[in-house]
This record gives sequence, C-alpha cells and structure tokens, in this order.
Amino acid sequence: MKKARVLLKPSLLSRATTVFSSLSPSRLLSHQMETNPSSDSSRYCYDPVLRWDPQVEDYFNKAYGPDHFSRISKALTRPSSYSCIRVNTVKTTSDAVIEKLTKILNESEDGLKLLQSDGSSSPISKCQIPGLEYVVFVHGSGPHRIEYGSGLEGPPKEVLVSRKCAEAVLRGAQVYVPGVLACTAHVEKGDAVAVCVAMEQPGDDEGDWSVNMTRGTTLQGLPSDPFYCERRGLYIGMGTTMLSRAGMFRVPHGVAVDLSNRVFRLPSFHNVLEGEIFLQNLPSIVAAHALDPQKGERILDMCAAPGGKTTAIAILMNDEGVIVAADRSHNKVLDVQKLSAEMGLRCITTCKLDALKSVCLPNALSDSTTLVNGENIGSVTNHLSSNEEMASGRSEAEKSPEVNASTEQPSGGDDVSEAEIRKNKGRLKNGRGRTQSQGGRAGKSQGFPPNSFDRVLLDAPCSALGLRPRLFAGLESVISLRNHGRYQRKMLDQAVQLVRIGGILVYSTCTINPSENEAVVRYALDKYKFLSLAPQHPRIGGPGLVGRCEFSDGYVEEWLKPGEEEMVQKFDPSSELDTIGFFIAKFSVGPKD
Ligand SMILES: C[S@@+](CC[C@H](N)C(=O)[O-])C[C@H]1O[C@@H](n2cnc3c(N)ncnc32)[C@H](O)[C@@H]1O
Repeated sequence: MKKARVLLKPSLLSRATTVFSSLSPSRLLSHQMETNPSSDSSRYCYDPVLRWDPQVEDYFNKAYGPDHFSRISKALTRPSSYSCIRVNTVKTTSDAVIEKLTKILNESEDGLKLLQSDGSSSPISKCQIPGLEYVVFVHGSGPHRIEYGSGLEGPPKEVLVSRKCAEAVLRGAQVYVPGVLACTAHVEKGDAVAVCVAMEQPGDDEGDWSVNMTRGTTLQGLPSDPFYCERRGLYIGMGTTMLSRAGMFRVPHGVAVDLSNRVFRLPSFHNVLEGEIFLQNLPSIVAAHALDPQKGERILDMCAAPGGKTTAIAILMNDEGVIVAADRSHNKVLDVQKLSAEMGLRCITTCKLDALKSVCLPNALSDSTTLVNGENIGSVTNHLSSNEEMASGRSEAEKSPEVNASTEQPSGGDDVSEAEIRKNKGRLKNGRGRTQSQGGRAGKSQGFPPNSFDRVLLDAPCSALGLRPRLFAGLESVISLRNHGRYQRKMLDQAVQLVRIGGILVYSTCTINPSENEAVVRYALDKYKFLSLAPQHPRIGGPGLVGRCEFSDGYVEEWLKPGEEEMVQKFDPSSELDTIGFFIAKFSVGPKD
C-alpha cells in the first residue's frame, strides 16, 4: 500500500498560515499539546472552522459585516437542529404522519435517545406558521460532548472518513464503507472507534485543494500520522466497527461503523413512509408557496430534479392542473418521475430540457419533432399547440373552462386539425404525460413558445453555499461566484419570456452569495421594466442586501435598492429559524412591449 504524502510542504506554509489564521485561540494553544494525545480534550471535539478562499471571505465580510459573516460561517458547519418533513396531503394527514413517526421513534434506539434528550415533551411537532401546518418538525439535539478517550491509556482507535461522508453523517446517516479513507492498525469488528474527518488541504497550485491520501492508510494515533494536526476538532462521534480494518477496505458497501454516540443526534428517515412524506428544507417549501400555484394552472419548473419543489407545487394545486418538470439531466428527470409516482401525483409531466434553450422560436420549429416523456408525438405542424399540449398533458378539446380561463392562449393555437386533436385525445386517454407510465425514459423537449405558462419556477443551479452542514468552502473563488450569477441571468432571460402577461416568476437559490441572489434580482428589474417584485406569503425569511460592492479588479456589483429588501426572502443559517441559507424573489410579469 502506498504511503500517504505529507501535505504541508515548507513552500506552502505561508498559504497554510493564511488558511489557518482564523483558528480560535484555544485551537492554536492545543497545537502545542501533541505530546499526550489522549488527555487533549480540545483535539477530540467538534469545533470546525470553515475554510474560504481569502477573497471570497473578504467579499462576504463586506456584504454581511465580519461578525455576522463569522456567525453564518459557523452555522454552516452545523446541521439544522431539526428535520423538516413535508406531508403529502394528497395521500395522508400530518396527524397520521405524526402518529406513525412517533411509533417509529419509540421503537428505535436512536429515536429513544431523542425522546430522552428533550425530557417529557415529544421531539415531533407541527409547524405553527399559518398555511404550513402540513409541515412536521422532528427536533434533534447537539452538539454533544463525547468522551473519546474515557478509560483508555492511549489515544482512541480511529476511523477517518471523507468530508462528504462526514457531512452526511452529521445529518443523521450511518458511516458507510465507501466513505472510509483510513483506519488505525489492528481494528477488529466490534471495536470502539472515534470517527474523524479528512478535510481538503491546499495543493501545489493556487486554489488547488485535495485530500491527497491513499484509501486504506494505516493510522498509528501519533503526531506523525497523515492529517494528524488537520483532524484536530473534527471528531463527529464514537461508535462500534461493524467490520475489521481489512473488511472495511475489502467490501464495496455496507455500514462500516455503527455510530451510536454522535455529536449531533438527528433522526434519519431514509426510506420511511415512502410517498407519504418528503424530507425538505423549510425554505424550499416556502419557495413553492411563494409561487402561489392555483388549481388548473400550467406551471413550468425549469430546473426540477430531484422534484422536491415540483411535488410541493403539485400538492398545493391539489394535483389539478399541469406542471412541466424540466431538467438538463436525463437521469435526474427519471428521479422526478420516480418521486412523482411514489407520491401518487398525476399532474406532473417531465422532460429533458436545457433551461438555457427553454424558449422555442415558432419559425425555427415548423418541421421539428417533439418527444414527450419518451414518446414521439410526430411532426409538429403547429409547435405552439403541440408544446402547449405537451405541457398540459391533454388536448385543447379536453381542457376544462377553468384551465382556459386561467391560461392565456397563444395566438395560432387553434390551427391544430380536428384529426390531430382526436388522435391525441385517444393517446392521452391511455395516459401519455403521466409520469408513472414512462418506464424509465425521459422525453426531450425542444422548448416552449413565449408566454406559455401561468407561472414559472427557476430554482437555479447555484454555488450551494447555503447548504448545511458544510465543512469546506475553499473551492469557490470570486470569479466562480460571479460566473454562477452569469449562468443564472441567462436562465432568467429564458424564464421571463415563458411567463404570460399577468403571470408569476419565482427565482430561488440555496446560496448566501449576493452575486447569485440580490445581483440577479437587480439585473432582472433593470433589464425587464415589466417585472416588479411581488409580496410573498408566508414571509418568514429576512431582508435582502441593499447597496453595491466594488471589487479590486474594478467590477461593480449592484444589489437591491432601498425599499426592495423587504420584498425578497433571505434565509440566514445563523438566524433563529435555523434553516439552510436560501433566497427567494417573486416577480409579477406586467405587459411586455
Ligand atoms: C437546485 S437543483 C434543483 C432542485 C429542485 N428544484 C428541487 O427542489 O428538488 C438544480 C437543478 O438544475 C439542473 N440544471 C443545471 N443546469 C441546467 C440547465 N442548463 N438546464 C436545466 N437544468 C439544469 C441540475 O441538474 C439540478 O437538478
């Protein structure tokens, strides 16, 4: 087995000093206590410091103020203190779900720990926010102080896991075999081990970070071990090995460590009450409410996978109307289909579509062929109507007056022949457009005509710098953060065209980065004078950032203007709501010139 390389070469020390400059004084002091590891309580604890690119840190310090950004940065390293569960009200009720979850918790060891941690009161409660009573919270606990070395003369045996594995474990997952990178020598099945995290370290080139460790490395529990210093304060729990050391690096999957004593205790509801509940962050649920979808409407979800918001919207519409759930990735579209089928939602139609090419120009499509959910619907003589039908999953003849009333009919829609309508009617009766019957194929779309949706959700791909827990953030530079914003503006340019006059456009991201939030809103309002910010219900997030930021390279980024900040919702991970970082803007679409 190859030996792990020592990571911090002398030439890198100056950079490493910058990287570690934000270490707390107690952690700096504990660097000097390597001689007696087992008594070093500041080593065997969970006290991570999130690493940022220095220029990004500087930018966020300017945007939020250093104290506030330091609180945000700390909050990002912890999981939210509760799991948020959206109940599928098409299938069940929150009371029924609470009853079932209580039973599940009472019957599991982890669940019992949660019940005990909170005295006599139940860790399960209904959300008190008006309109969100179908959301259920299961409260966890932590951070807990864990005695890693109690009763031991030397340091505890250790299992070192990847950062991604650790982030999942902090959310309640088990320690699975593929996440294990290194382990102490002579570990047998049933041994007590401390689990710690291998964090990315700076590489030779600027902005280059890697773990740089061979999987299967043997740890000696000595300061000469790879990652010895870097593991300080990165211990996430104590557990029992389910495999010997050799087994951990031989078998391809399975649980490596049963982590019974965790820094954070959060119930894992993986595969529980499938179809009846969906684990979803609170701001994502609020984003679906901000769209305010109405029964019978036609909605486009431009970046839909895995379908969390799509299904939330479908439930708000009581599964009546049409939601086109699009995503660039074929496999991810299949995930949306699977989720919709599990939840028993029939109003969702899926398609593979690049959001940057969502708008089709009628003259470019006269002889094109359109696939819907994997089925060829033939040459499109009138693309407008065919796309409309694709979105609706039914022909014009089948539409209820309610749909027609709430939908602006694009001109030329009645050019479709009677024969075409009859043909499609028959096909649709057999279920075309129903996600459940697709058998693992995602239909391609060539885009939609302008003004063809009542509402559009653009839940844009983003830097995800609001997701929690996050243990590392060094990969984003100010340039990459700006580039995310550019990509999102291009998507927004498409979204704006697809919403009908009088319709609604919701833009959301799961990042704290103003370049992807306030700056995108500024762009939209300045470029499209027919857009205006609309009030959101419920509004539980905080205000957006007002002002601008001037960068050292001369680039100026404009954010919100006074008066606009209360119209958006910015979810701050360090606030009392204890959510992920998230941003929602809702636009009304006025007459377009
Ligand atoms: C933030 S996630 C969406 C989460 C989803 N709305 C939900 O609530 O479950 C962003 C999605 O955008 C998709 N995506 C990225 N670039 C895209 C593009 N150019 N066109 C369409 N989808 C894209 C990704 O595949 C990813 O699934």
